[in-house]
Amino acid sequence: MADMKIPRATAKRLPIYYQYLNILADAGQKRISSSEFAAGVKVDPRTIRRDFSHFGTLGKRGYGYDVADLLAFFKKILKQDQVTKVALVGVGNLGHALLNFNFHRDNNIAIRAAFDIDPAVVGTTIDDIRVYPLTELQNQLQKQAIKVVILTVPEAAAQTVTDQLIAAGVEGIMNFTPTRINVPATVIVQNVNLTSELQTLIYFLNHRTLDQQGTNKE
Ligand SMILES: NC(=O)c1ccc[n+]([C@@H]2O[C@H](COP(=O)([O-])OP(=O)(O)OC[C@H]3O[C@@H](n4cnc5c(N)ncnc54)[C@H](O)[C@@H]3O)[C@@H](O)[C@H]2O)c1
Repeated sequence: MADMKIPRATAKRLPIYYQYLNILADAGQKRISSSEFAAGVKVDPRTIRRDFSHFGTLGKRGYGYDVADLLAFFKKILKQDQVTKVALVGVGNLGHALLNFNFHRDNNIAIRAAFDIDPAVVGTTIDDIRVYPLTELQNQLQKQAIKVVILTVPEAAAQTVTDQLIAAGVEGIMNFTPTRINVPATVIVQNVNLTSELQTLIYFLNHRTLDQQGTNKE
């Protein structure tokens, strides 16, 4: 997906399309009209057409979308046709919750290792995921060929740990800390901030027009 140069907002909607297509496929639906699809994912039809236009022709006029074809396409685009191994650094409140959430139950994302500096948590296993000391970071990431890391350390440790991740060859960081971490251009950072998500929701609640109601804002 990285070399396709699609807008970030489009990239953020792709998993929504993918998850809905999975629901349709599980229900045995073979085909869906573009208006039904838009209603199902709660995204404006024009936005969907614009998103899909980045990938060439995905539907047929008057026919809509073939569910299996579209699902196979997004599966590949989102790399859900293979398991992506992920590590987590910082096994505190948030880290524990994410380890217990355990992405691989419904996706091809698998947290394979976790790291912390606290002796109380190092050496433990949470939902089959071993917590290693931070000193093992480079060794384990390289040994297990892990390139994606979820960062859930305290704000003060965010940049130091990031520097260690870069030195270990990490290419993607899902950053839950409030710090805007510095990385080289080769590393992609996805910042997750629940406070700003909530602020955005509150903004839309206060600025919505009637035709925006019931539409997702990603
Ligand atoms: N983005 C969000 O929506 C969101 C929500 C909640 C918390 N947070 C952020 O997530 C981070 C974690 O929050 P929390 O409540 O789980 O904190 P926490 O204090 O419960 O956990 C932090 C963990 O990181 C470990 N740690 C500290 N320094 C480390 C280092 N150098 N290397 C490895 N591990 C180290 C600690 O031992 C601890 O286990 C914080 O930065 C917090 O601000 C973000």
